[in-house]
Amino acid sequence: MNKIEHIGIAVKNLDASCELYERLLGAVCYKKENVESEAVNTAFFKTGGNKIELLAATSAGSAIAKFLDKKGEGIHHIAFDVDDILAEMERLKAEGFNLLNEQPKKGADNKLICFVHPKDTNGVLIELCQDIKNI
Ligand SMILES: CC[C@@H](C(=O)O)C(=O)SCCNC(=O)CCNC(=O)[C@H](O)C(C)(C)COP(=O)(O)OP(=O)(O)OC[C@H]1O[C@@H](n2cnc3c(N)ncnc32)[C@H](O)[C@@H]1OP(=O)(O)O
Ligand SMILES: [Co+2]
Repeated sequence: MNKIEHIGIAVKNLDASCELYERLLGAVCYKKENVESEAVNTAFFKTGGNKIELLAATSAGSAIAKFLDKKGEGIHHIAFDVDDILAEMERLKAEGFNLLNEQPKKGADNKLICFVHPKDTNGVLIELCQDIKNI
């Protein structure tokens, strides 16, 4: 795995949190994107070489809605950049990790993604990300 690609933060109100993070980071949100397959609206920030992904639920059944209900707003996942997501998925499976999707799926910001179950990773949801332009 390579560097942290982004940190995902679950929020209740995307517009209010966007305004808050603009003030906090002194940076403007560079992209907002709806990802229907994950039932989320996202907003992205770059600061000091780091990337923050704010996530708000668009339906009660979404992973973000369930997380907000159980734990409230806060860090939801850590995403790592990978060069070859299929190879990394195979490596992790061989190491005994449970992947939450069998095949890479389309994420936000032009990425292919896969999640590792937080029960296998000390309670932290891990996302793998491969840039679509590197395929
Ligand atoms: C925008 C697209 C994309 C990107 O491009 O970056 C994203 O980031 S999408 C982000 C949202 N999508 C996902 O999170 C998909 C992967 N997640 C899942 O498949 C599920 O959320 C889950 C992790 C399998 C949990 O689902 P489920 O078992 O149905 O939910 P429960 O509420 O019953 O939780 C069970 C258990 O897991 C704990 N949990 C849930 N989410 C997290 C989390 N983010 N981090 C740590 N732990 C988490 C939850 O607390 C429960 O624990 P116990 O109560 O101890 O059993
Ligand atoms: Co993410």
